Amino acid sequence: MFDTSPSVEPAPQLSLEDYRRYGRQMILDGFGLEGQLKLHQASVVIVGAGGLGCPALQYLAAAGVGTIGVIDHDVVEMSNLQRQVLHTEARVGIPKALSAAEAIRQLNSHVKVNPVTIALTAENALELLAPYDLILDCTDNLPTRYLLSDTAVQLGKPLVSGAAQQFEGQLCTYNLPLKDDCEKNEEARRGPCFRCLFPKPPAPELAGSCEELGVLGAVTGVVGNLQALEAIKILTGLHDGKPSLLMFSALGMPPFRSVKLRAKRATCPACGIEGAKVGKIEETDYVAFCGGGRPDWVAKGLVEGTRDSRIRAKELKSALDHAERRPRILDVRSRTEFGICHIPGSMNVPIKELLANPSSAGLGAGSADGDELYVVCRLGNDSQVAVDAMRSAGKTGVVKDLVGGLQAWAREVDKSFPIY
Ligand SMILES: Nc1ncnc2c1ncn2[C@@H]1O[C@H](COP(=O)(O)OP(=O)(O)OP(=O)(O)O)[C@@H](O)[C@H]1O
Ligand SMILES: [Zn+2]
Repeated sequence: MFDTSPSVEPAPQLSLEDYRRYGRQMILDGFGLEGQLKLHQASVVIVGAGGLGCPALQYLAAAGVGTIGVIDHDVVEMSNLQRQVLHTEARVGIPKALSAAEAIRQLNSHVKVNPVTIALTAENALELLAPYDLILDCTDNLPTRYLLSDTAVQLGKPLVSGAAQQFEGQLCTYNLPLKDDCEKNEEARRGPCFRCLFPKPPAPELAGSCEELGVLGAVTGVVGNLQALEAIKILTGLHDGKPSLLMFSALGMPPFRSVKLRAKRATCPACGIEGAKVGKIEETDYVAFCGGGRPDWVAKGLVEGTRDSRIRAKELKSALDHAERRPRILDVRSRTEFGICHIPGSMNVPIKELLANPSSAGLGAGSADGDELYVVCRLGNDSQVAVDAMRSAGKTGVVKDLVGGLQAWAREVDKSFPIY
């Protein structure tokens, strides 16, 4: 008797629609049907649905990654739309993870999206990231970067990390599976982790945010796209398995530079061959490790004991309206920001120049040393630094900084003053 049952063929996993949809990438050498199936079966989690996360999500979803997790605790704001291209005017106020998930569903309804609207923390990181094959770091702060790196090492997953600020960007994949198979030890067959490169975090004041320093949307677009590309290369086997750090400078020539990374550090406390020395992730205080967060009282209210060196927006307005001799306002933002908007009659000495010579700051033409002086900036951080420096340099009399900066001025005093 002949066996007439059909030979056992693997069930086709792509629909006819999929062939049409993904054909342009499937015909690429080295990609093929196999590459598309790998993407379909893959799961990627994106932490941060902001400037980097949006373009990364968009290209991963469009390329047909089967399952995508989106973790972000923040809500969409108008100031995000300049670069966070999955969000829309209609979704301002909605959690970013939900807004991004909605955009992905509209782009590719076959992708399974798992939005998470809480922050990734030391307590939940292992659980939230464990179900995924690959992690994208699209966040904007050091504690989360260390947390993600330690978690990726512990879970044995590649971490594609992006960063962008002003005109510059960086891309690096940590814990990358190496293609060099001469190494026998499984641990040694991974590239370095974030701690290997940056064992100690930089001082918090050196790590500015996009809110403070600015960023061009197309720059986050470049880096976010590179993260998606890197993920696709790793998932489909197109990656050369050689860890490198790519630096992008929109104004540079050439705009891209890349350095090959050394092997992981044997003494790395997270991934070193000599054994992990970092404590349990759940019990680690990443914010403290990075020097503590920015004090959140800075823009939110007066601190006990500093009342005599700070003024609220409404009090400043009344001082300007009623004082016999109009108080002077010293604006310590950059000249570019001063050019965007300022309180009429204010002087501009950018914080860097002021710190270089704090004793002469605030003495514009026609002013006397005893005049009241109010120092302003955008958010109320640099103005405090300026007042401290001026006082330490011997400045006496009334010298106060505006709590909450010009944003507070716009909210509380002059609704026509631009918030940016
Ligand atoms: N631990 C974390 N868990 C989840 N999401 C995070 C975490 N840390 C940062 N993020 C998110 O990463 C994203 C970073 O993106 P980006 O810096 O472009 O946005 P932003 O913080 O809204 O910008 P801006 O600084 O202009 O307000 C933010 O949406 C932020 O909420
Ligand atoms: Zn390491």
